[in-house]
Amino acid sequence: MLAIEGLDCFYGDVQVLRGLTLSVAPGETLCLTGRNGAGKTTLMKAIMGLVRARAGRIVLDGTEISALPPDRVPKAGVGYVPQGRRLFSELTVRENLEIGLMARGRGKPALEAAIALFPVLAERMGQRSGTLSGGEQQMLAMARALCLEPKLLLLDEPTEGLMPSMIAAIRQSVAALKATGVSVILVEQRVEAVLDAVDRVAFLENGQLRETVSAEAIRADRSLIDRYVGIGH
Ligand SMILES: Nc1ncnc2c1ncn2[C@@H]1O[C@H](COP(=O)(O)OP(=O)(O)OP(=O)(O)O)[C@@H](O)[C@H]1O
Repeated sequence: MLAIEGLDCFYGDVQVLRGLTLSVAPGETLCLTGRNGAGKTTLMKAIMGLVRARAGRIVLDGTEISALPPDRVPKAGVGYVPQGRRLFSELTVRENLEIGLMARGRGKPALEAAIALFPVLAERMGQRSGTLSGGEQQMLAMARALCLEPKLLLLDEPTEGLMPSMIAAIRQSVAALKATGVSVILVEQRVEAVLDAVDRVAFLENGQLRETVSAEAIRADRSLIDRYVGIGH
């Protein structure tokens, strides 16, 4: 459903993505990992059209999204939860979700389906989002992106800054996303924390895709993680 072919991206003269080729199947959850500065966030931005491709292309279900202006990419079916979540902290949970609905979506049924995945939000619809825990904020950001009924959802470091118990909740949320049939690219340095919720892991190094390995193969040989991401992650 998503095909990235020979993608080159630059910031000024500095090349950050180099001939990157990667595909994601319908309903697949892919973990994208690599060291700091490998180019993970840049790839998310390139898919969203926020960083332009200098060579190569990105195709979603037959539409060349890398040729679209950035505001058309969400309408083509890509949802994005950036690093840091970008919620409106003064607004309530309900108001944040309604902003998600304004951009596209079927309205109430989309909102109800999104909340059904995150029951904790249903209990907190009137609460200001800035007062939610970090994990709850991440769930709200995911639910808001789902209100657009994307075919592909990009999650950039959803476990960043969270306590272990909340990381487990995010892992469960990612597993729940799978049941909706949406394809997911999850940027994550802590591969172990999400391994049980993903199908494949793509290792990015210095702007190039080193290898793509099934979660099953990593469970059988965890040293693969250290080889590509380094000890300590
Ligand atoms: N706006 C920018 N202008 C210039 N260089 C940038 C810009 N954003 C990122 N870079 C550089 O591009 C490279 C890739 O950055 P990117 O944020 O994609 O990496 P990352 O793998 O997401 O890293 P991290 O895990 O630290 O978030 C880095 O060397 C970074 O310094």
